[in-house]
Amino acid sequence: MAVFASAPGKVLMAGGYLVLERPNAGIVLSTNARFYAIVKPLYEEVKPESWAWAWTDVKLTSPQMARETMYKLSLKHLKLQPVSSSGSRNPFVEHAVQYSIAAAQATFAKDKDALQKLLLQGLDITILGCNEFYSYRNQIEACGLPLIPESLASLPPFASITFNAEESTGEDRKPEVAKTGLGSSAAMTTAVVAALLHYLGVVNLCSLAEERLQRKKDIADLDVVHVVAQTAHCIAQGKVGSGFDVSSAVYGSQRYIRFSPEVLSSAQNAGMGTPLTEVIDDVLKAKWDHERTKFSLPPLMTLLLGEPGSGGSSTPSMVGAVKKWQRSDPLDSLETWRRLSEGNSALEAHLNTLSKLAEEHYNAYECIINACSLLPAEKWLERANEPTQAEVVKELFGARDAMLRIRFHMRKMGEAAGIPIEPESQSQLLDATMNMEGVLLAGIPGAGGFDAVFAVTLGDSTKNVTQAWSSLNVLAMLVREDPHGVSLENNDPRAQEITAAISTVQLE
Ligand SMILES: Nc1ncnc2c1ncn2[C@@H]1O[C@H](COP(=O)(O)OP(=O)(O)OP(=O)(O)O)[C@@H](O)[C@H]1O
Ligand SMILES: C[C@@](O)(CCOP(=O)(O)O)CC(=O)O
Repeated sequence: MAVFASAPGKVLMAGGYLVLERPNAGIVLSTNARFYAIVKPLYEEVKPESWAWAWTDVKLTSPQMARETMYKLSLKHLKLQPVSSSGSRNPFVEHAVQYSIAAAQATFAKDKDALQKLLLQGLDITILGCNEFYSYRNQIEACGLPLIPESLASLPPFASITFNAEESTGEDRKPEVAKTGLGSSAAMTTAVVAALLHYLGVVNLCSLAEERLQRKKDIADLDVVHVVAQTAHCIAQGKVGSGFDVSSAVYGSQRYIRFSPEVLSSAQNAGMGTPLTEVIDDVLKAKWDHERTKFSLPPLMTLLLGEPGSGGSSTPSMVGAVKKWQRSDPLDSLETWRRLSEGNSALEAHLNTLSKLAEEHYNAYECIINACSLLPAEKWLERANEPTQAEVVKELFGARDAMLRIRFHMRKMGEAAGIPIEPESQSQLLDATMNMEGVLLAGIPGAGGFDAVFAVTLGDSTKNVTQAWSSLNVLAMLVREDPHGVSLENNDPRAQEITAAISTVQLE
């Protein structure tokens, strides 16, 4: 039986860089851009003689990259050895496979037969990322289509991925794949881990529909998916990031405080001879101290993403530059971080107060948000007819001010560290966006740079903003906030998406 699982991409609205150090928090929104993993057996039958075999077969297919790799997996050491490949390797999926099987072996240590049989049938894994993870600007322009979301909607689902030109890729330049910055590696790793752990019987995940019916998730199962995915992601990346991307891929939108890096020390020392089953057992039992608090945008607010250029930027080198600046100028960097942290907390507090106001006085809230959605910010207060509405406007201004302060200090940090965290071209776009009717705030997500920018809009103002962006040569994406984390899918996502697709325009 095939298992289909999916995990969402993310937008780190506030907390970039700071979230790398406890106890700073990051505000992360998960999105409707999802990564899918399909796991099924490679062979129908297990040959009787295969019980003694020490190897099994794993096939990994990435149709969007036209890549297919066949591996031999040693069942003792859980090491994947490629035997044939039509492209470069995928360390995220390889580690996801190795650590998921290790977790299954650790779980079923006393009763290995069923697991052994499943593994000997081989694993056929297919991975698919929604178009929103990738930049299609160049193709849209090349096809002569307008820079509007409808052009993106006309692409076939799971379209081919374009690569950035070779001369522009590398350490300080663009990443290999033309990406939008939604965290494809974390969503991909999480989807593969979730599908495999469910397939192997380690966890029992449910679909979104089932989750709604039961009105609860099995958090213990999600915690296992989180630990295995986080471990595989860190080891594949070769560094321990803050982990907000994997956490949101598993649990959805949230306020996140990182785990102490020590929980991963056994995995970082793997390769020193400790069997992977023992390693993952240690990591699963470690004291995971990350904190996750409920957070999502207040009602009648929409997350919008706009692509000003294409191709994105490379995060690891930006983190390195910030760390270097912290070492070289401890006083100034500490002060900038303190102010950034204040700005992040203020933004979070204002948005939470707005959610509370909506809960307690929905009519007044709805009325003033809809009025503000038609006007630029300087006119908002004029439309407040009574004290609750004035309170809502005051909170809207609080959130805007906090965002402006965050942007100011992020720019300062970029200048001091010598990297383009909020480069001039992005500043101009963000200022113009914040002055548009119905825009609450706009910023650069995560580490900043040349990835897509985000805006939070009020009421029905989305259409106006996407049109205004189009005239500024910015492509509004189809990404929206979706607070759901990892889930099981009932069917092959390609079949679902194809029926849902509006039309299919073949890309060159
Ligand atoms: N559909 C896919 N099939 C196979 N590999 C993919 C697919 N999509 C992305 N990848 C691989 O996933 C990795 C993405 O990692 P990378 O760190 O560049 O991006 P990211 O996680 O999206 O980063 P960010 O958080 O900045 O968005 C790359 O190695 C890329 O080749
Ligand atoms: C710079 C950092 O704080 C955020 C990176 O975010 P993004 O991948 O640019 O969305 C790094 C991290 O949290 O791991």
